[in-house]
Amino acid sequence: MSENPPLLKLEAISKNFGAIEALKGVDMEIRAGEVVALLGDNGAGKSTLVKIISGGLRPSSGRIIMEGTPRDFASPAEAKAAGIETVYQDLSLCINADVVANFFMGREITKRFFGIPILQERAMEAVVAKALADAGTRIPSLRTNVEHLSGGQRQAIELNRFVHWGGKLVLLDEPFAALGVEQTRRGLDMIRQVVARGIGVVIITHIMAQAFQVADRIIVIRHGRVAGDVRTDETTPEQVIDMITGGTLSGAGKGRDQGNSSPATGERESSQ
Ligand SMILES: Nc1ncnc2c1ncn2[C@@H]1O[C@H](COP(=O)(O)OP(=O)(O)OP(=O)(O)O)[C@@H](O)[C@H]1O
Repeated sequence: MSENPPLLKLEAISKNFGAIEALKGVDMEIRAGEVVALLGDNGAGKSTLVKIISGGLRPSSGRIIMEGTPRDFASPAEAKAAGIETVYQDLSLCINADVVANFFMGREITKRFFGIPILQERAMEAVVAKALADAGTRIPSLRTNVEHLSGGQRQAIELNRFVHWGGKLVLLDEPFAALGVEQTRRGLDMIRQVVARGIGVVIITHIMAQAFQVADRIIVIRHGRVAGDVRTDETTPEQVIDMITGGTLSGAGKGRDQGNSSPATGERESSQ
């Protein structure tokens, strides 16, 4: 296999808010074609980390290295220009515009007639139809206003748009919080489809089952540090719960091999 540098590498990232040390020396890597689930208790530092990656916050210290090059994003717009974006459900779509308009948003195809730019609706429609078809996403009509689409369909549009315009790393913060069971399942499938196209995905979720279903790797943040960085096929929900809680829920934190009667497994996290 090639020795490409990771899509994103964080080195000793720390973040202080006054006296609060939200992150304390976080190291991690995310590779293209990989889904990483970020888990951790409330206040562990997940959102702070995601904001640092996506340019919403600057670290107090540490380095962000993207594809081998150190980066210092001063704003979400700068991170976005580099191909890193947080997709917040619904927030980035214009509800009273149709699918095609949302897909292009600021990148419309126009032709000039006597100096006046004219939208090339047919050409734009064809681009969107192909992008969605390639991703296996079905939307009844591309001319439907987004307000009439389901939460899952909206997510599909956002993710496909991200990939289509050259996005490299997408950050999803609790992307299925408002979705039902079936839509969530489709959303998880869709994440696997977009990641197969060579992007990286970081998903924050409180639902353990989702992490195991969609992620290649789970990174646990606890009290601002990386408490675990494991492949999902080499760990168990019990072990991950131990990492999240510091081993306080399943005994002394030593008996991870047994996975016997960990009380928390799946309960707190069980999907709807
Ligand atoms: N803007 C801020 N000013 C001061 N403290 C902050 C700020 N943002 C986060 N913190 C603190 O930093 C710590 C980490 O918070 P963060 O929101 O990153 O955790 P989280 O893991 O995302 O939690 P949750 O799952 O509850 O969203 C917390 O102690 C929080 O109170």
